[in-house]
Amino acid sequence: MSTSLSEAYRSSAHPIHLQHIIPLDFSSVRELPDSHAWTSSLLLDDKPHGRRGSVIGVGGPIPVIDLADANVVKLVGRACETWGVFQITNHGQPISLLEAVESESLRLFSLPAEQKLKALRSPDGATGYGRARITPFFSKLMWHEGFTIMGSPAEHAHQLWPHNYTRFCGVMDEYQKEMKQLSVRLLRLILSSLGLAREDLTKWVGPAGEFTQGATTALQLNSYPACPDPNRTMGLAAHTDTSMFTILYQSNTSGLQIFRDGFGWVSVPPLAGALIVNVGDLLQILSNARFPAVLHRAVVNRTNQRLSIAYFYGPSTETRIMPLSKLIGPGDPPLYRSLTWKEYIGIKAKHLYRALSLVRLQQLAPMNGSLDMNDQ
Ligand SMILES: O=C(O)CCC(=O)C(=O)O
Ligand SMILES: [Fe+2]
Repeated sequence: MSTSLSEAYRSSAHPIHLQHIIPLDFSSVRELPDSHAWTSSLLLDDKPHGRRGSVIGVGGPIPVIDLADANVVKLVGRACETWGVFQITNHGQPISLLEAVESESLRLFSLPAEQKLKALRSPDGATGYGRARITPFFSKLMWHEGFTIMGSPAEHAHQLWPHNYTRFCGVMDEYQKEMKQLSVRLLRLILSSLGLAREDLTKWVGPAGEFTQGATTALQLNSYPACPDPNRTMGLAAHTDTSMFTILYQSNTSGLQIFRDGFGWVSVPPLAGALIVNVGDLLQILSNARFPAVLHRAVVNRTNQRLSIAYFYGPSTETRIMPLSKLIGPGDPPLYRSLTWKEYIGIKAKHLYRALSLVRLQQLAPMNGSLDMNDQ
């Protein structure tokens, strides 16, 4: 499973050089180096087509959904349609597990730079330590280091801690197992909110369902060190996720911002014990653009290192993806062509912002940041 996802990334045509992979040794830097200094126009325009002057809101409006709410399906559908992001409570994940995944991530990123480099992602690989995958698309580097896990992290963990890697692996395995179960639950809610009947749900998310059998998942640990000049750099540049959806744990330091037309960049405030769900590209295709993938980015701050843990959920790489037939009718033509998930991952790896528009069949009216952005 994870091998085929790695293969999908490997076949991407973007030539990757080591400078796209090796993070800065942030512990030794006292000033923002030029390599990481984003010009003001780049910062404002990092959502390419630059909607200058966008306001940064204080995050109040992002929906918080109690998964035990009797109206949960409606609430999830509404949140996907409007914001493309929501926080969930009552999700069943013990706080001790969230804390453990955070503290193991901190233990990893606190290792000396030369130790972390032993687990460096290879130029054609998908897992291990390194910069954000979107790095080659930008002229400036991001104030970020990451570690990607697909399946068992044992091989890289062994390189980091030759004699003591089982704790890290145990926590990451457990977290991925729990996230997978939560993903299936979320998928049922999301598909129900699109009007799929019980028998359709079984087809897609039952024990042998098309979207659950052999799912491709990835766990991304992100670290954004405290930065001497946070307003002139970017933690993670604006992007949409190449997933059905992403479940993000951002701990207690703010930094995630999402873009919505009419609102500009809006912070998603940390909420103790909550998890964030982001709509990804695949859900935009399946929902025939009813649930647009949310454009988001991470900003950094002067005083605190920030960690976030992202779990990306998608179907098996061979799955054919296209707008759900239930949503197509005489007045609702399909907006995207049919393709395999693997093919889409390859297009995204090569074209980033243009990927969704490249698989689009019809012209769309701009709706949310991501659609607009993909028009460029
Ligand atoms: O750190 C964050 O809040 C966002 C991380 C993210 O967008 C990603 O890993 O794709
Ligand atoms: Fe993301």
